[in-house]
Amino acid sequence: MSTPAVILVGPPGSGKTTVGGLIAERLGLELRDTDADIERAAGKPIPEIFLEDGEPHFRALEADAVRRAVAEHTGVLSLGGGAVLDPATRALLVGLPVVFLDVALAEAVRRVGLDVPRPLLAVNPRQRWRTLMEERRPWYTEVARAVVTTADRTPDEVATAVLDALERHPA
Ligand SMILES: Nc1ncnc2c1ncn2[C@@H]1O[C@H](COP(=O)(O)OP(=O)(O)OP(=O)(O)O)[C@@H](O)[C@H]1O
Ligand SMILES: O=C(O)C1=C[C@@H](O)[C@@H](O)[C@H](O)C1
Ligand SMILES: [Mg+2]
Repeated sequence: MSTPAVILVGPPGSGKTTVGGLIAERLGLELRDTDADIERAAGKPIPEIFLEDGEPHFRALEADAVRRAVAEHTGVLSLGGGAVLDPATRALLVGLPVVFLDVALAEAVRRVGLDVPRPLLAVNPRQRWRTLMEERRPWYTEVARAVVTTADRTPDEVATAVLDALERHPA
């Protein structure tokens, strides 16, 4: 079975899409993003899925989208920020070249703001951010072959650090 060359996980604002794009460019590969896959399949944006169908439905679509992308995609894969909440998804990621892009709460808020249309941050965003980061950190760490800090690094420097980390930690 062929699997992605690089899989990026991390909270919103960690840089999965930005850094994923840079890595894909350098390796001459495609970038695939499970959030985009879900939106395409559902025919509506993620905030609308949350609002109209609820978070559990979104998580089921997400688990399915990750399973499909891991089986099909051989380029760079960026997962939604909450994909690691699902135990089957975590099991699927074991042994794959997964990198956790780590970002501190204050920096993530600086990057994506408090008022962007991210459904989970709709109510009491600062507190939600804190809870979300604390609750997920162990899952991001568990699935990752390497952790790359993004603090004080440009997206280009983060891309280099991801590729270096994967070279140091081959399968
Ligand atoms: N290392 C970095 N330094 C400074 N800004 C960054 C860095 N990485 C990403 N950014 C900026 O942070 C914002 C969010 O980045 P991006 O959309 O890539 O995050 P994401 O992890 O894909 O978020 P989401 O989970 O919401 O899809 C963008 O404006 C991007 O330019
Ligand atoms: O952190 C999360 O739970 C989410 C992050 C985004 O990538 C989207 O998958 C969605 O907005 C949920
Ligand atoms: Mg993204």
